[in-house]
Amino acid sequence: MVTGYTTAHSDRFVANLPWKETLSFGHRHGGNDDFVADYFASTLGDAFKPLGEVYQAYCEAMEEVSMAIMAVLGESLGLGSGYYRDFFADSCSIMRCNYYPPCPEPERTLGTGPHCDPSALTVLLQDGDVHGLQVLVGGAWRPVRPEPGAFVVNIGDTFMVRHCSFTYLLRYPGKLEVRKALTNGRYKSCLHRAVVRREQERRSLAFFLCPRDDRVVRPPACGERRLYPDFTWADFMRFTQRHYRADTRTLDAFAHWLSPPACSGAAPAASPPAATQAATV
Ligand SMILES: O=C(O)CCC(=O)C(=O)O
Ligand SMILES: [Fe+2]
Repeated sequence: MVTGYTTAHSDRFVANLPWKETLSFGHRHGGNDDFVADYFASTLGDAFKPLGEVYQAYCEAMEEVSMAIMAVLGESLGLGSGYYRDFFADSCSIMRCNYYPPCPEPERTLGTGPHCDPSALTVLLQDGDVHGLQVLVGGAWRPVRPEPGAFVVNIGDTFMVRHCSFTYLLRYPGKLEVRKALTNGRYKSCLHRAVVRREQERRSLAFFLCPRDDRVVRPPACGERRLYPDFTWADFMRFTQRHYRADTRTLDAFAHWLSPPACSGAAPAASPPAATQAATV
């Protein structure tokens, strides 16, 4: 995971340069330590430890929120409410603070470029009433207006894989075409971006629920050709950090990169498929 301060991945873009600053850090699930608070103190100095404690508490609350959502998703998939609590029990999730300053030429920039979150789930707080988040629906960018006291919850690419696979096994064993249809179904990850404003600054807090680095994301054995090979979260992170996409095909590109041309378990390809620009975790 890449942590710390950045002027928002400006190297990833050739046009519409990103207009934001971010601070990212990890949060260890179920830890009895002060992982976040210690990170603030060790990287920014002891004076920042109290701020780190605030974020420590925020991350712990977000862990609970995301586990509650996962319990509902687990139930809806017939896996039971505890399934994902176990899967994510020893995870290290990522917390990101986004700051979008006012921009004199907003039409020439983007706060955050189009992307799907690679995480399993994202819980986003839009701070204040300045809207900027947009989601692609039916080929058009639609605003997701901030609601006081409400979070935006995004399905990430990693959950999409698990969802499709489990649903396939449980409901329609032996029917590959159904699994393909479900890839575009209820729990699909979504392409989103954030725009900036001429007069107003904007802030958002994103909590990315992620599996443990070496946790294998794997569908159950199903006897049909696999759409995605086994992979670890660390593999997927490495891929998304190097090859950014401004579309919904990150997983396909990743699967191809791992084992071209089908998911056969072969060694990763030397050159990835063409990728475009996007900001990811
Ligand atoms: O600032 C926002 O509303 C969105 C940020 C985002 O999508 C991200 O950090 O992944
Ligand atoms: Fe995002």
